[in-house]
Order: sequence, then C-alpha cells, then structure tokens
Amino acid sequence: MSTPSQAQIRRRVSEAETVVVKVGSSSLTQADGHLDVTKLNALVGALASTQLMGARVVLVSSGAIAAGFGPLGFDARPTDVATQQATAAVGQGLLMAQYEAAFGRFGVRVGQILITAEDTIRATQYRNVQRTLDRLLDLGVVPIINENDSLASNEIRFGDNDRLSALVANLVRADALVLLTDVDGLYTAPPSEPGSKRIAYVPNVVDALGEVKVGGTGSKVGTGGMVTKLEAARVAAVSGIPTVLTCAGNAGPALMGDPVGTAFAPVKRRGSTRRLWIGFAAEPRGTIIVDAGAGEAVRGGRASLLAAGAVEVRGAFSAGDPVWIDAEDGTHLARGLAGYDSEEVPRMLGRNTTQLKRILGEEYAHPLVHRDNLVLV
Ligand SMILES: Nc1ncnc2c1ncn2[C@@H]1O[C@H](COP(=O)(O)OP(=O)(O)O)[C@@H](O)[C@H]1O
Ligand SMILES: N[C@@H](CCC(=O)OP(=O)(O)O)C(=O)O
Repeated sequence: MSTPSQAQIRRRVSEAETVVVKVGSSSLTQADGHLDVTKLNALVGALASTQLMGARVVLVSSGAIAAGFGPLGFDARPTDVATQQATAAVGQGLLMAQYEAAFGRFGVRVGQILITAEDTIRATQYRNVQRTLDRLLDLGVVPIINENDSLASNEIRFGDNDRLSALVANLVRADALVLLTDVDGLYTAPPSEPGSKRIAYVPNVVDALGEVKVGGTGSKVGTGGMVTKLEAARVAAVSGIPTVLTCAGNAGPALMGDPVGTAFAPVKRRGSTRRLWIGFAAEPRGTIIVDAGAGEAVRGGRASLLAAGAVEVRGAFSAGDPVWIDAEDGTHLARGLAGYDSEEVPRMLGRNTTQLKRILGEEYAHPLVHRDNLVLV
C-alpha cells in the first residue's frame, strides 16, 4: 500500500460510513468540576449533523470523574481510587443526562455502554460488546462509551479513553477515528514550550515520530496527555483506520475533512480485531520465558507456545490473562493470553505433550499460549 496524501486521508474521514469520536474530560467540563453544557452542546451539534447525513457515529466520552467532583462538593479531581470511583458513578449519570437532552433536540437516540479493560480481553465479552454496538448502530442509535470507572480494578484499567477509543474503532470496523482534546493538534513539543509547531500530517505514526516531544496532560482533569493519543493513533493506524486529532471546537470541520489538527495515515490493512485487543488492551500480568527454539517458532508467526519450550514463569496470573512471552535475554517476543494459571505452569516447564498427558492428565495437553491468542510485538 503506497502512502496516501493528506488530502486523501481527509477525504476518507469526510466520507466515513462509520466514525468513532473520542472527547476528553477537559473539553466537556469547567475547571470547577461542573459540566460545560455549552461545549457539550456544540460537540453534539457536530456529531448529530454527521449522523443525520447518514454516517454511523460512536462517541467515546470521558468526563465522568471531571463532571462528578464539583456537584459532590470537592475542590479538585479526587486522587484516591475509591473516591474517583464514587465520583464517576455520580458524574456519569450527569453526563448522560446532558447527552440525552442534547442529542434529543436533533431526534437522535443515545445508548450508554460502560466497558472495563478486563471485558475487552476475554473473547466472549468482546464479542458481546461488538454485537451490542453493531445492533445499536443498525438501530440508528449513537452509542456513548466510557470506561466503567466505578467497577474497573486499579491494576487493569485504561485510565484514559484514548486507547479504548482506538480499540472500539477497530471493533466497529470504523472508517475514521477523531480524537478531540483541548489542544488543536499534535505539536512538535508540548504547546507550552516556545517555538513548538503544529504538525498537520503524520504519514507513518509507527516510526515517523522520533523528532516529536510528547508530554502528559496539560489540564487538571485529563489523563494520559499526548502519549496515549499517539498510542491510540498507532492502534488505529495498524488497524487500517486514519485518525484526526484536534480540539473539540474543531469537531465539525474535522468530520467534514477540513485540514484542521493533525491527520494520521493508516500504515497497513486492517488486522484481526481480537489480536489487537490482546496486543493493546491491557498490561500483561506475568511473563513466560522461552528457549531459543520456542522463541523462533513463536516469532515465525504460526506456532502456539508449548510447555516444552518454556523455561521459567514470572508473576501471578489466571488462565485468560495477558502475559509477555520473553526470550531468555529479556527481549519481548510476543503477548498472548495464558492457557493456564501461573501456579500450574512450573511443573509443566520443559515437558512435551505426551509427558504432560501421562504425568498431569489430559487437561494439560493444550498449549501454554494458543497461536490464536498470540500477537508478535
Ligand atoms: N507534543 C504535544 N503536542 C500537543 N499536546 C501535547 C504535546 N505533549 C503534551 N501535550 C499535552 O496533551 C494535552 C492533551 O491531553 P489530555 O490533557 O490528556 O486531554 P484529554 O482530556 O482531552 O484526553 C494537551 O493539552 C497538551 O498540554
Ligand atoms: N473514564 C474517565 C476518563 C478519565 C480521563 O480523564 O480521560 P481523558 O480526559 O480522556 O484523558 C472519566 O470519564 O472520568
């Protein structure tokens, strides 16, 4: 696939049949922790027009915690997990009430979907999310997605919604991802640094960003900053989906294909959704270290990881959790979903399938990581 021009990417965004739009906390709230209804209504105006022109629109909206702390009487975004979770429970309801009213003025229905990272890595759960989203879109509804902050465990969570939005874009087979934030695009350095300049077009987000200096959030309510937005653009790019990153005020022009913000080209054709979830959705809980032969087999792309080639296991994980597969020198070779709990693995190490069946029983005959549950890194 030759590298497309910026104009081609902008056209693809304007012609998208399905578009995922992600909006950050700072674009929806005031500094005092109350929803900024004017900003929210302006965003909904742009999204509703896109939807009424025939596109399928999915909104990934942050802002539950930012919208909840003011009404609860706190001066600032809480920092402890329990209070954040309680604040999100309050803020999410307030956020949805505003969205329902705003979209309702255009006769557009909305539906709320709250997702935890854990949901997204289990095959049955992500198929469930996919089916519900597809059905909502068929029904002409705008799904509004957020991380399920009130229930997410602290160890496995997205935290920001940037990566979640890219995974959702892949899940709904979107034609474009639009990331809306409080800065009008990607800059050569954090915009507070003198001399930093907006970058209008990134033809290859995977390896062309060496010169760019990215920093964390610039606001008191956002999380992740530009780092997670670039990760999201990268996940979208390897899924074959172009991304536009700009400020929320530019939502309308961005969706119409105007040259606002920063456009990122896709870098290859669409990959398997499931493998992307495994590759990006959650932090691995442990590591399986493999010998050179198994490493080569795994890197070859079509082999499962068998116990015979594994030499050590680290960390505590359950069957189904994401794990690293590392070489003995510590190099990451792949990520995958473990076929066993970590405590079952030590007695399996180095044994071939016949030995495993004979010594431990039939139920130990399947691979440590099945090739369908494995992505190379
Ligand atoms: N190279 C960069 N270009 C643009 N913004 C940057 C860069 N590095 C860091 N940032 C910061 O990232 C912020 C946006 O991220 P964040 O606050 O998490 O927003 P959101 O709440 O929309 O997710 C910007 O306000 C900016 O201060
Ligand atoms: N799920 C959280 C999102 C946290 C957050 O601040 O995200 P973002 O503003 O997208 O960087 C919420 O709704 O408050």
